[in-house]
Amino acid sequence: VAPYTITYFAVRGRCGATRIMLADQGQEWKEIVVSFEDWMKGDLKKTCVFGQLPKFEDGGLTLFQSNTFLRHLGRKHGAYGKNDCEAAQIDMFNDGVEDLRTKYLKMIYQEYETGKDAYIKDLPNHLCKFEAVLAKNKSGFLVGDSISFADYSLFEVLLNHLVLSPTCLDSLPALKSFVDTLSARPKIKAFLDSEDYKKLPINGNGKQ
Ligand SMILES: N[C@@H](CCC(=O)N[C@@H](CSC(=S)NCCc1ccccc1)C(=O)NCC(=O)O)C(=O)O
Repeated sequence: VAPYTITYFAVRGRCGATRIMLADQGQEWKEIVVSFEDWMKGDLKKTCVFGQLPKFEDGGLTLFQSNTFLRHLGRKHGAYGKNDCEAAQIDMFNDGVEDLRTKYLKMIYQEYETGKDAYIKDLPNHLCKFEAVLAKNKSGFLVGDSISFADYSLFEVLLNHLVLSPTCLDSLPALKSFVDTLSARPKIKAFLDSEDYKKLPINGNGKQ
């Protein structure tokens, strides 16, 4: 029985990084897909701690908050650094990825038509911060010498930005190499090639 269950809408959205991490870590999981119609009835929403999805179950443990899923899986699968110092840096970079993801989602859901071009124009100012971190750390990961949940989070947000702006990494070689290296990891490659991944839209409003 797969210990992990994701309950979410039929989107990659805020579960993209978690699914990539689960796949790369060789884990299986169950997906419970909630339609917007069922969600609007309100019964499931009432049971959600913050009234929102995604929900993540690990056996009897029920979690909400997508970044919490990543940290939990990081602890369980040795992807949270080798000491508290590295763990703190991994938290810091994941928080930085969350800032970028939040800006992206605001543009996608609230100002796509009017704000997409300005967002893409401003994007290098945000991506250059992660470029500098990866250029400095010779391991090819954000922190230390092995992959962490923050790497999966950054990787997934970069994949989404490459759909929005296919040239956004052209002048950022460390990020380009990071995406190419993670994309080539056998379990990630298999997952990104799978129908389960390809059939889901990135976002819930058909914009990307
Ligand atoms: N901090 C939370 C945020 C969770 C969240 O925003 N959930 C959204 C869905 S995830 C997302 S990217 N929301 C953006 C817009 C959207 C709404 C509804 C469906 C799909 C996307 C949700 O449940 N909306 C429905 C509701 O609040 O009643 C997390 O990181 O998990």
